[in-house]
Parts: sequence; structure tokens; C-alpha cells
Amino acid sequence: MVEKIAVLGAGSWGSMLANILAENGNDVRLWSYKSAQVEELNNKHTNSKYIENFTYSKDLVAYSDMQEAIDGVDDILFVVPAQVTRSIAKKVNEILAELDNNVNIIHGSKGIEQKTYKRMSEVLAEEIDPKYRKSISVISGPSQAESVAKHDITLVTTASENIKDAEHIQSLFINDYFRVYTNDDIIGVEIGAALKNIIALGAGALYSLGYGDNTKAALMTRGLAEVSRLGTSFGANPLTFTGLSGVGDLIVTATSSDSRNWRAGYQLGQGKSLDDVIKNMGMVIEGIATTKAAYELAKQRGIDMPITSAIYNVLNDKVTVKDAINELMHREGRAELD
Ligand SMILES: NC(=O)C1=CN([C@@H]2O[C@H](COP(=O)(O)OP(=O)(O)OC[C@H]3O[C@@H](n4cnc5c(N)ncnc54)[C@H](OP(=O)(O)O)[C@@H]3O)[C@@H](O)[C@H]2O)C=CC1
Ligand SMILES: O=C(CO)COP(=O)(O)O
Repeated sequence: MVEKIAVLGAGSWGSMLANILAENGNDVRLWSYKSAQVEELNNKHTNSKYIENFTYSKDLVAYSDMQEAIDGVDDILFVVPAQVTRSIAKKVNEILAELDNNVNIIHGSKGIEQKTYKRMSEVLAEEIDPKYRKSISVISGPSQAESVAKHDITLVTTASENIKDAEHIQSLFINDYFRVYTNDDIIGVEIGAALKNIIALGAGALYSLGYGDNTKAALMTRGLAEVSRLGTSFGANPLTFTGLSGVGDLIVTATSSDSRNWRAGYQLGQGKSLDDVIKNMGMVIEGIATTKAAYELAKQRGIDMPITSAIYNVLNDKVTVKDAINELMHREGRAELD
């Protein structure tokens, strides 16, 4: 299927998803709020701050005017940091009202909104008037942008409450290196994707302190157990956490040195301050805001999330990484499947 698609957010992932859609023959308009970046993308077909040594499809056109990018499109794909999705969605809603356009809304972001604790599909549903949208879907899974740039075989999932909408998104993205599955459990897909970033922060920190493969497996397994506890309390299908957006994405993010969350955890483990880590990364580290949201949500709902709580305490300078590990290892013994 070939469609007109606006992609909002031209960082590592937005630009890479836009590139896949352009390679698949779609008419793709990639919006960035930075005119220098738009010029670089249109003139050199590169996006050097985000993805090094990569040339984008010549068919990909970048825009700095959001209205121009959105005019006449069939689909709008949001790939901005989770904490700015609401403000961008408000702007999109105003533009759609002016254009009187009706589109499919998709997002590729992995985070929970602070304060409201909303998933991205909930934020989009609140901000974009049902008059202007046909569907809301998410695309998610183990997919480091740097690997997709190399056409590494990548499997992701797209979820929507209505499976037909997920199938539509599947048809736009699927190709011989990017295989897309469908799922109707949007809650499970979004929660797994957002919360694996917390565990990836922990994995980077443990690695920097010299812990090995057993510790990594322990963190990932028990991390997924608590992510799944929180997710199922919202009605997610427990099986979703065994899939691409659950354990799949956890594996890649908690083991890849391309992951910004893993790298941030690594630097925190080395004793760097959170402010310095954020400043030096220059790209979004979603796990930081999502740790706070998940920690508060877990408290509110009475869900036991000891690893999230430990990482929250480290991020907020309440304990060192070593003390956090010590506290976790001195918890009372318990049954694995509680
Ligand atoms: N990178 C990856 O491999 C993957 C990322 N994701 C998810 O995709 C989402 C985006 O991540 P990613 O592309 O990696 O992040 P990046 O930091 O690489 O890019 C984010 C982009 O959004 C822009 N941006 C930031 N604030 C605003 C704003 N207020 N208005 C408009 N644009 C803004 C940034 O500009 P600036 O840099 O100037 O601030 C940048 O161009 C995240 O939720 C992430 O979890 C999902 C799968 C894979
Ligand atoms: O979600 C991702 C891979 O699937 C990207 O993770 P990072 O944001 O940690 O780089």
C-alpha cells in the first residue's frame, strides 16, 4: 500500500521510520522544528547528529512547516519524546481542524506521560478530536535505529484496539528487512515498551560496575516480572510481555550499547551526575521520566516494583547504585510467581 504520510520528529527513530516508509514507496514528509536539520536532510540526505554515516532515501522530503507537512496526508506518525507528544498533538489538532482532514494516527514513542501517567495513545486520543482521526495505533518492538540503518533484520509489532487498523499500519511498514506483526493489546504493547527503558538503565549501571551475565539475566527477568505486574493491573494481556514489545525490546535495550537508556545507566554507574548524563547524551533518555511515572503509579496502585523503586532512588540521588543493589539483595526471600 502506498500512502501520503507525515512523520513528526526527525530524531534517530522518526527519521529511520520515515526512511523505511519512503523506501517502501510512500510519499513521506518528515517534519522537524529545526530548519538547519531540514536543510541537511533535503540537501545532503543525512541527519548526522542522530545517525552517523547514513544516507537517507532521496524520496524522503523534510519540512519545517508542520501545516505543509500534514496537508493532504492519510497518516500522521508521531515520533517525538513522550513528554512533548501532548503539545505536538495539540498543534496537530488545530491544523487538522483548519484543513478539515481525517487521518490515521500512529506513534512510535516509548514513554509514560509524567503527572497524568497516560500512555501515548491515551494522550493522542485526548488531544486529537475524533472528527479528525480514523484510528490510533502504536508501532513498537526491538528496533535500535542504528541497526535498522544497516538493514539488520528487525521484527516489530503494531497495535491498535481494532486489529484492522493495526493491519493497515503493518502494510505500510513491512518489507524484506523490517517485518511487522499485529496485536490488539495496545495497553500491553505501550506499557512493555515504556517500562523496559527503566530496566535498561539498570542494566547499563550493573555492567559499568563489572557485574556479568547472571546478573544481567536476573535483572531482565525480574524486571520484566514487575513490568508485567503493572501492565496486567491495567488490563494488558500477560502474553504481550513475552512478545516483541515486551521481552524482545527488553533484550535489545538492556544489552545494546546503542541504547541511550543503557548508556545513561552505564554513566550513572560510573558515578556521573544525572545532569551531566542528560547534557552529554543530546538525545532523549525516555527511561528517566518513565521511571518517575512508573514509581508513582506503582505506589498509587499498590504494585510491588522493587527494581523500579531502586532505580528511582538512584536517579533522585537518594542512594548510590551499590547501595541500591545491596538493598535489593537483602529483601526477604519470596515465591517467584507471586
Ligand atoms: N532511537 C531508537 O532507536 C528508538 C527510539 N524510539 C522512541 O522514539 C521516540 C523518539 O526517540 P528518538 O528519535 O530516538 O529521540 P531523539 O532524541 O533522537 O529525537 C527526538 C526528536 O524530537 C525532537 N524534539 C524534541 N523536543 C521537541 C519539541 N518540543 N517539538 C518538536 N520536536 C522535538 C528532537 O529535537 P532536539 O534533538 O533538537 O531536541 C529530535 O529531533 C522516543 O520515545 C524513543 O523511546 C523507539 C524505538 C527505537
Ligand atoms: O527502544 C529502543 C529500541 O527498541 C531504543 O532504546 P533507547 O531509547 O534506549 O536507545
